[in-house]
Amino acid sequence: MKITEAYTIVSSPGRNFVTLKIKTDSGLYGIGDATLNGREKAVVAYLDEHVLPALIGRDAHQIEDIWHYLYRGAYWRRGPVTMSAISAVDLALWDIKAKAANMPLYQLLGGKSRERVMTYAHCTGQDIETCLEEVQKHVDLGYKAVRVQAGVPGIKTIYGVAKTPGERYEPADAAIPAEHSWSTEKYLNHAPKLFKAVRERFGDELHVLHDVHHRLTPIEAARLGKAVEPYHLFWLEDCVPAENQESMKLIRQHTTTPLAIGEVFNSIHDYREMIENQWIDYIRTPLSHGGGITGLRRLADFAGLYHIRTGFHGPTDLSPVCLGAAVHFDTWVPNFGIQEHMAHDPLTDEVFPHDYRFENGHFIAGEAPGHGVDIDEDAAARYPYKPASLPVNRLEDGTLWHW
Ligand SMILES: O=C(O)C(=O)C[C@H](O)[C@H](O)CO
Ligand SMILES: [Mg+2]
Repeated sequence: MKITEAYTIVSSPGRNFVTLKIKTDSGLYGIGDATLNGREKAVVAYLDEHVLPALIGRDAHQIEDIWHYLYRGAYWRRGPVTMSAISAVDLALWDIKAKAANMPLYQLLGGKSRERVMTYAHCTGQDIETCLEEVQKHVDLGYKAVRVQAGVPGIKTIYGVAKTPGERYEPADAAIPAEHSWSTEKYLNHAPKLFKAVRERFGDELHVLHDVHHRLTPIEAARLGKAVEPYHLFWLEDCVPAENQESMKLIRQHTTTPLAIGEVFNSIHDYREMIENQWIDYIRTPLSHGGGITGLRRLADFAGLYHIRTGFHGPTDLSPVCLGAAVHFDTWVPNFGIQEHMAHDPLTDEVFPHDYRFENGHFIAGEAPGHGVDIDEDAAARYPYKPASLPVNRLEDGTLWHW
């Protein structure tokens, strides 16, 4: 089955997405997500200029060979732009292979390990009380797991919290990055109060998650992990920027709070020491940044040897194509933990028809052949790209910090 055509579709139905479509001489086509928030056009150029011309004429069934052709063959390995491009190709090829087999993707991966996959929702508020109201709304919708983020007195704009109540949270809100400010001291003093309030109001059974978004040093993260142990979080996410993998060792030595990391990692090598030493509990890399099904299958199997489970990234800046494929992967993967879910804008859902569905706190994979997500190209054309960057963060003295 030869690849005859491959092209990128850039569209902004509610926010920017880059989608790859690969067509074959069999009439079957596959769809991949190539979105890298705030750096979309870099992936488009990488695909259009360097990858797609080299795919024409290749056998769409040779997924493993094409993966290595793009990874080893580029000479320049890894990195988010390269790996997002490889991921999009890989997702589209798995979509084609599953369609050719007339099977939903989870069947091709090895069949169901579970009927449904637990997902967590984002609950945010300017203050603790508003956040608790959001938790209540999501509990009423059936969620068994919630991520809680609340404003911190004295910090003007904070990660995860919409600027005005009721507004959708979208961090990529300006063509030139907005500048936020950060105080570790104020955050560390306030954060445990949020978890205490959630446990007091909702009891012990609800799974509670929190994202530190890379802002602490290892010893500060250790202090937070220890302080929140009584509230038994499901996980504490990205508590430090972990390019130095050994950072996680120090945190681990001090706390039993489970640790999730890796939404900005794109290769198994970014995790190797953390996994082999069991310094973490959940891997976060999404299918669209970590080399697609081929890359994440290897990583998940490796993590499974060390009792580490999956908890894939699932914000609105990954398209329904990535989420749909993730629901299939989650349905199969033996060491599944949880799936993030940040509801897409209705315009996004209009452009990306899909057959995964949400039911009582879980996603259920559809039965359509492939990953079950398509793109309506006419609808996509109605929403042109809008330049949008993620913010930068500064400490109160002006030092550029981690956002
Ligand atoms: O969903 C999360 O856990 C995030 O941290 C979301 C990120 O800020 C977002 O994907 C950046 O583009
Ligand atoms: Mg995160």
